[in-house]
Amino acid sequence: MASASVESVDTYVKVTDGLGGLPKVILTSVHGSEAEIYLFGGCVTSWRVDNTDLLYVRPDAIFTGLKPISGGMPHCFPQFGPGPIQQSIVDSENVEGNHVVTLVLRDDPYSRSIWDYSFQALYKVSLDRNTLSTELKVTNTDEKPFSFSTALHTYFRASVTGASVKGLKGCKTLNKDPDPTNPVEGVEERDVVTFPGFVDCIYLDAPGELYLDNGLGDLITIKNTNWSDVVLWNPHLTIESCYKDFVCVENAKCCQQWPSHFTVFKHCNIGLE
Ligand SMILES: O=P(O)(O)OC[C@H]1O[C@@H](O)[C@H](O)[C@@H](O)[C@@H]1O
Repeated sequence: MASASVESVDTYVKVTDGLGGLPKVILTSVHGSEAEIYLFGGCVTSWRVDNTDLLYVRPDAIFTGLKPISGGMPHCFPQFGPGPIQQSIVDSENVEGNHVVTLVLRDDPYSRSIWDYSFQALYKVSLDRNTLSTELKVTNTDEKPFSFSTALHTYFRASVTGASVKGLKGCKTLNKDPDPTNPVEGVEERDVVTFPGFVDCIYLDAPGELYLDNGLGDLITIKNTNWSDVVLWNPHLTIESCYKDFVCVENAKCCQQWPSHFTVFKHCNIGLE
């Protein structure tokens, strides 16, 4: 499923060999910002504004096409979280405009072997001066209904000791620490959520707008439409080699199973629009 057919290339969309020889799309905005997207997994691995990369790829990420890339914005679909079905892979792409790229994932024998449905998932990535936008549209092309959960498991570059997220106060939480198989229900009381240690927490019915201070001098506004939940994750000493350098702020639909037709939008903006 890692192969890709590229239908067009222009000044703003280039396809090149990425790490491990995996095809990578380089998307450039007329304003100079740049994004890189691996077709394997439809994973945005880099979003650079003014030469600063706001996303983070873990040093232990593997680019063999055998497992999802650990970093950037990998997809969890059709299931959120560890389980028998892991993240799926985008298998072709087509270019819609100067700096908008649309990837498509359709069922194939591999996906059928783990999730026996016919579907189409379109994933659009666009870039403006200060904004990286994504749209994920899942359509049931089967004769039988299905449901799924999903997430954009987004790794932001950060200094974990200075990083914080605003906007989650009052949300119901499912805290996966200490036991991910038995999350503890609660309510977020803090205006500003920080990452002082291991963090793995689901926020239910989270608002459409959050503010991430990455602790490196950048304030990133994360807006969404239709993604209902948010996950904050930092592995702390369980990934000692790099936990200080990122935080995950993930948009998700993780606790309900969603119906067959589904469109969600996520916009990450640095600075003011
Ligand atoms: O698959 P990755 O990139 O190693 O991330 C795993 C983590 O992803 C997070 O989304 C989950 O909330 C954690 O429970 C999980 O450990």
